Amino acid sequence: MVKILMVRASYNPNLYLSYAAPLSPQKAMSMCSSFFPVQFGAKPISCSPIKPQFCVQVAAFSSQESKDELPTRVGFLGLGIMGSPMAQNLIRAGCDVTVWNRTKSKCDPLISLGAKYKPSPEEVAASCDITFAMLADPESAVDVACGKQGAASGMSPGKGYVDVSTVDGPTSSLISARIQSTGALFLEAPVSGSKKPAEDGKLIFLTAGDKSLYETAAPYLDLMGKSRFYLGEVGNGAAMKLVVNMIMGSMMASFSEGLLLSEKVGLDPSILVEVISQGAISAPMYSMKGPSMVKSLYPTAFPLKHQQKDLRLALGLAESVSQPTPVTAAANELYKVAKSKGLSDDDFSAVIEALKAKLQ
Ligand SMILES: NC(=O)C1=CN([C@@H]2O[C@H](COP(=O)(O)OP(=O)(O)OC[C@H]3O[C@@H](n4cnc5c(N)ncnc54)[C@H](OP(=O)(O)O)[C@@H]3O)[C@@H](O)[C@H]2O)C=CC1
Ligand SMILES: O=CCCC(=O)O
Repeated sequence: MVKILMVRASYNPNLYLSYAAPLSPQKAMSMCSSFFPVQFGAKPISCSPIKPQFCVQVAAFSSQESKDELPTRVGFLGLGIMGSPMAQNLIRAGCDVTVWNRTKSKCDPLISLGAKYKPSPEEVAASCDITFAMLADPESAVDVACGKQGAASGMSPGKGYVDVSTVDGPTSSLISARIQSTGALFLEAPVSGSKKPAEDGKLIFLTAGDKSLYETAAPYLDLMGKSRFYLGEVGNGAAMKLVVNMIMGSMMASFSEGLLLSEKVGLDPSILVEVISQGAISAPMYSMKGPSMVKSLYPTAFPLKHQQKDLRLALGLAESVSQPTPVTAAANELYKVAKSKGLSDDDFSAVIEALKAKLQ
């Protein structure tokens, strides 16, 4: 038996507390593999904090039985801003990952980390037990799942398809029906959290669909996320995600108005950001994006075109149940203006530029 001792020291008490909680084998392994990337397949045999006064954590790992620990072959389709770090976390944790992306070059960094490659979603699905998909929008999610050489063509009983893209309920139901027609299982699992949480394995999964697939997928969701919600039937995860992003899009539009108004009346918008951060409307989003917005910088974490897509889909959801959403409708118009100004691929905080536009 080969034992690997991992020692992680930190003098940050918060960090210690989070690590002191019982770790799942996958989480522990994920942490271990970031220190020992070549030890794929190592199985944690114990994980315990010691010397709390120095916030030191020790995990002992064994290479025995490694094949029993993560036997599943995992596919990952869509390696954009979110998909790449998510797949990377699976690879770093020792999973057997096969990737595909429309633009093949985005597969290369993952292949260098140990991923396998297949030239179509169909071939990925055929060679894997569980396939995750992280695609731009409803059209691409349907195309990759149900189109020619799509994942469904490679699915069969015993396999599972987990769509983590942000789409609307009807799209998710359509994909679910096509996947289930092959005898395979379907789970929708859109995520809350952006580029950095994806890199840090701290996403929030909003899942719905087949419960047994949810349970099978859980260890993999835990490698990519900090929490997961199971919300029942297909469509509920999509709806929860759209409501969250509907609120976020309106918050950002309102924040943009406040920054510009403060400046116009002679206040320093940087101080506004500071004031907000200490009060009841404090939100990590304002503290993270505000300082760049004041400098008219919008480094992309969440592309503006995707935020507008989510507002559009949320408005459709509201329409389907006759729920008035006038604030969201107004915010959506601003994002549309920002898109027309060529800001689609900037961060969604660039919506502030729409308010700087001269009235036509
Ligand atoms: N960025 C964020 O903060 C978050 C995003 N999301 C959601 O996650 C999803 C992905 O977002 P993100 O990674 O940021 O987006 P990106 O735009 O970075 O990536 C989109 C992915 O979809 C692929 N794609 C687009 N169109 C097609 C098509 N027609 N056929 C096949 N593949 C296609 C792209 O392939 P290619 O590389 O070839 O262009 C790429 O892999 C979206 O639904 C978004 O709303 C959810 C939470 C946070
Ligand atoms: O869909 C994108 C969500 C971005 C976030 O939650 O920060």
